[in-house]
Amino acid sequence: MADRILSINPGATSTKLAYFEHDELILSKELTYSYDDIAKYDSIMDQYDFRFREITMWLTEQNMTKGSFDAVVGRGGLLPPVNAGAYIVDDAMIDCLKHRPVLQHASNLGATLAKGVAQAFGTLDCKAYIYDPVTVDQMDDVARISGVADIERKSIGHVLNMRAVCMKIAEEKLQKPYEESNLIVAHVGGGSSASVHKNGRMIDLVSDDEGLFSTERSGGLPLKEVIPLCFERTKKEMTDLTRKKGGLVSYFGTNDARIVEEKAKNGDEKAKLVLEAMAYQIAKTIGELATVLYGKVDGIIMTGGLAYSEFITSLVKDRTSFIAPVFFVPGEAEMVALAKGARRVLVGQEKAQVFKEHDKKAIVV
Ligand SMILES: Nc1ncnc2c1ncn2[C@@H]1O[C@H](COP(=O)(O)OP(=O)(O)O)[C@@H](O)[C@H]1O
Ligand SMILES: CCCC(=O)OP(=O)(O)O
Repeated sequence: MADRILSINPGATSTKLAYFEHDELILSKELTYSYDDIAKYDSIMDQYDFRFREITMWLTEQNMTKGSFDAVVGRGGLLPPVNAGAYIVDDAMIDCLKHRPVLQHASNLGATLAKGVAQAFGTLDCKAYIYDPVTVDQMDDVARISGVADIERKSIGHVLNMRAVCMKIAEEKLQKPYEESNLIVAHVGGGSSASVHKNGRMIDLVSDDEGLFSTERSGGLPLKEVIPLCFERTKKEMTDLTRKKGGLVSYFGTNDARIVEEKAKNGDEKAKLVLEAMAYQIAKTIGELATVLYGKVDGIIMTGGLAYSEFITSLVKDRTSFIAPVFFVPGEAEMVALAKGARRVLVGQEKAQVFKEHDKKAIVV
C-alpha cells in the first residue's frame, strides 16, 4: 500500500513540514520566517508564492521529485463551519479561503499549499486534503446562544490538536475509545482555546477571544472597558491588541513564556502574578466546561507550548484535579494527526468530504 504523505502546517511565522511513510515520521522541517519576511504582505494569501517557493526548495534538497507523495495534507483554515475529519481540497474551498475566510489566519494557506505541493511533487493520483480544520463545528445548539440575538457563538479553535490529544489520552490512559469518553481539553500556546468532548463529539468550545488568555491573545475582556476603546482605535488596532498584542505580550512585551517564568523565578512579583492568573483562567475555563458534562468527566487535558511549563501545569492541576484526572500533552500532535487523517482516507477507513459553502453567517474580522 502506497502511503507516502506530506503534512503541511502554516503558522504565523513558520511553515512546518513532516513526511511520513506508513505512519512513520521520516523527515521533518520547520521553515521559519522573520517579521520582515512576512510584514511586507498585505494578506495571508499573498504569502503563497513565497511560502511555496521555500517549501519547494526544501523538498528538492531532500531529493523529492514529481511522484514522491501519495497524498499531501494541510492544516485546514477558517472556512465556514465544517464537519470533523478529512476534506478534499478543491477550487470552491480555495476560493472561499482566498476571498471569504471567517478570519485572517496562517492556516488559511494550508489547503492551497497542499494543492500546489500535490501537483508539483505528487503521483498522478495524488490528492490534497485538509483535516480537522479550525472551524469544525459539533456544538450543541444550547451552546450557540451568546446572550445577544444578533451574535451567535462559533466553534473556532485548535481543533486538530485538541481532537488528536483527546483520542491519544482516551486510548493510552483511559483505555477506552474516544467515542465513549467525556473529556475536557485546553490548548494554550500562541493562541488558546478549550473544548469539551462528549462521546467523540466536541459539543462546546471556548474560543481564543472568550475565556483564557494566552501568550499573544487577550481571551475574554470586560466589554464595558472594550467598547470605549473601539471608538479611540481602528478595527485593525483593536484586532491586533486582542489577537497579537494581548496576553503575555501585553504585560511583558514578549510571547515567550520561558522569559516570563524566569522573571518570576528571579523574584519579579508582576511576572508571578500574571502567570498565576494565566493558570487561574485555564482552570476556570476547565471548571466551566465541566458543567457541560454535569461533572461526569473522565479526564482533563492541557496541551500546547504552555503545557511544558511546570509553573503553570502544577497550578492548573491543583485547581482542577478534584474534577477528574489531569493529563498534560506538551506541544502539539498536529503533524502526526494530519498524516494519520490522510492515511485513513488512503486506506479506505475514512471517506474525504467535499466542502460546500452554505449560507451560515460568517464573522469576518
Ligand atoms: N519548557 C517551557 N516552559 C515554559 N514555556 C514554554 C516551554 N516551552 C515552550 N514554552 C512556551 O510555549 C509558547 C509557544 O507555544 P506553542 O503552542 O508552540 O505556540 P504556537 O504553536 O501557537 O506558536 C511560548 O510562549 C513558549 O515560551
Ligand atoms: C484561530 C484559532 C486557531 C489558532 O488560534 O491558531 P494559532 O494559535 O496557531 O494562531
